Amino acid sequence: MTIRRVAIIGLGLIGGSIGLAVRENLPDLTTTGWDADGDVRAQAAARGLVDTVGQTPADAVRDADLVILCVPVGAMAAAAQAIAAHITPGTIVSDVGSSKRSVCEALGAALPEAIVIPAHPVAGTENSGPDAGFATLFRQRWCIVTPAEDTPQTAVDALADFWVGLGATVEVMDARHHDLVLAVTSHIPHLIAYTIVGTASDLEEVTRGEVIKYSAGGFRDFTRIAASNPTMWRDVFLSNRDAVLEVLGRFTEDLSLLQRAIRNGDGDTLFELFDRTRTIRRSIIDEGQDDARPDFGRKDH
Ligand SMILES: NC(=O)c1ccc[n+]([C@@H]2O[C@H](COP(=O)([O-])OP(=O)(O)OC[C@H]3O[C@@H](n4cnc5c(N)ncnc54)[C@H](O)[C@@H]3O)[C@@H](O)[C@H]2O)c1
Ligand SMILES: O=C(O)C(=O)C[C@]1(C(=O)O)C=C[C@@H](O)C=C1
Repeated sequence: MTIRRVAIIGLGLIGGSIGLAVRENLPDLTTTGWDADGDVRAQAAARGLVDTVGQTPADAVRDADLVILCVPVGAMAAAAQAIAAHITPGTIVSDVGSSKRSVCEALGAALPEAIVIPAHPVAGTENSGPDAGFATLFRQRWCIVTPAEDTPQTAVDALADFWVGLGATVEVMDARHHDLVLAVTSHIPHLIAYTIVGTASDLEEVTRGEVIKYSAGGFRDFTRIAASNPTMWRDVFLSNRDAVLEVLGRFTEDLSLLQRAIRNGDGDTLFELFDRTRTIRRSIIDEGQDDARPDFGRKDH
């Protein structure tokens, strides 16, 4: 299967970055796009995120070999329904949603004639919207693809080649396992950041001014994550409920152990954990799991 024409539905951070990355890395491909928000369409056209911004979903997906849905997880079903009547049977329809099980179900139900191959580029920032995208976002990052067992291998290979063309490394995974792994590595960390920033701003004894003034190191990193797109993250937690609750249960137990160690003055328990987690951080950096942000991965970061 050859991909020549790619339609991007949703022209925010991820959709826009795909459009820019295609132009930079796969210049023989044609890109079209559509977004439900007229202001976003105008901004996407002004920035040249895709070759042509359609006025309707039908304009964007007509003759596409690959359609990528780049909308919040909770809007995937609506986006799929909007294109269903306008794609040629056998078109590959993929997505970039941060959770996969609910998206697999929604796309499968809405697009029975398409070849549905859900995917998740594990790359992003706290920013969103059509101004936030950049062409190097996917370089040296993973893209996890979660095809059904009966998906034609030629279509999976074509989608994988597309992502490799944008600079990513592709891994195939079962959707349920994806949701558990990402609950640990992405969803719960975001929940923790949202919680601590909310808690800090609610403390009566510490003023908001002091929180801002003294947020130099660790807390500042949490505020970056806690500035992430509220719509996107609301949808992630609602759609990946089971895996998030399972991991949150384990996390809460571990937090209680630390609470007890602090209360009991048990320095060994604290030191052992902190020593172990420092090793994990160093191995992530040493394995070169770098990203496009210029300061990511600096040993002092
Ligand atoms: N932001 C990240 O770090 C990141 C990383 C990887 C994957 N993702 C996933 O990518 C997807 C998009 O996230 P984003 O960060 O690009 O968000 P974004 O807010 O920057 O862009 C989403 C766009 O989708 C549009 N949209 C919403 N509903 C629509 C619909 N029904 N039809 C057409 N357009 C619609 C919005 O107007 C918006 O422009 C989400 O599913 C998210 O889980 C995000
Ligand atoms: O780097 C960030 O700002 C991100 O939050 C990116 C991040 C992540 O948690 O790693 C966020 C959500 C995605 O689905 C994939 C990537």
